[in-house]
Amino acid sequence: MADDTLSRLEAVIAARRDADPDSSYVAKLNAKGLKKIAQKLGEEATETVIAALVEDRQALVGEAADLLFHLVVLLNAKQVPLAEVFAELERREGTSGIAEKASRTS
Ligand SMILES: N=c1c2ncn([C@@H]3O[C@H](COP(=O)(O)OP(=O)(O)OP(=O)(O)O)[C@@H](O)[C@H]3O)c2ncn1[C@@H]1O[C@H](COP(=O)(O)O)[C@@H](O)[C@H]1O
Repeated sequence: MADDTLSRLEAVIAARRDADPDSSYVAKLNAKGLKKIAQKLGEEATETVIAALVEDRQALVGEAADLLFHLVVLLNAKQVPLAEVFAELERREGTSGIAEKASRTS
């Protein structure tokens, strides 16, 4: 299940966070701080958009994986468990997007 893959990734990221930055990309990114993590997420989002517009399917898959990975790194750095995000998505299940937007602005 997709949730399982992301949850395993979350556990690996949590375990690697305080590793040696010379041997771990997750540790290297965390050592650089939240601003750098957020910047990387923004870059990966832009690369995903570009892939969707002008690159091939395989490039889009790769960029989407980079995007999800960096999103999980950011959530972990902010101590937001993926379970909380999944719960929010589940709460929205069955409601229309229009109704969901209205509930957030009222
Ligand atoms: N899924 C990923 C993953 N996806 C992308 N990346 C890294 O994200 C980086 C993004 O590429 P860029 O060229 O944009 O970045 P960069 O030039 O290396 O970095 P900057 O100099 O810009 O900071 C690359 O270094 C990729 O290797 C990942 N690094 C790690 N993981 C997972 O995290 C686990 C732990 O990794 P380590 O922390 O390295 O042990 C791995 O086993 C994987 O499961």
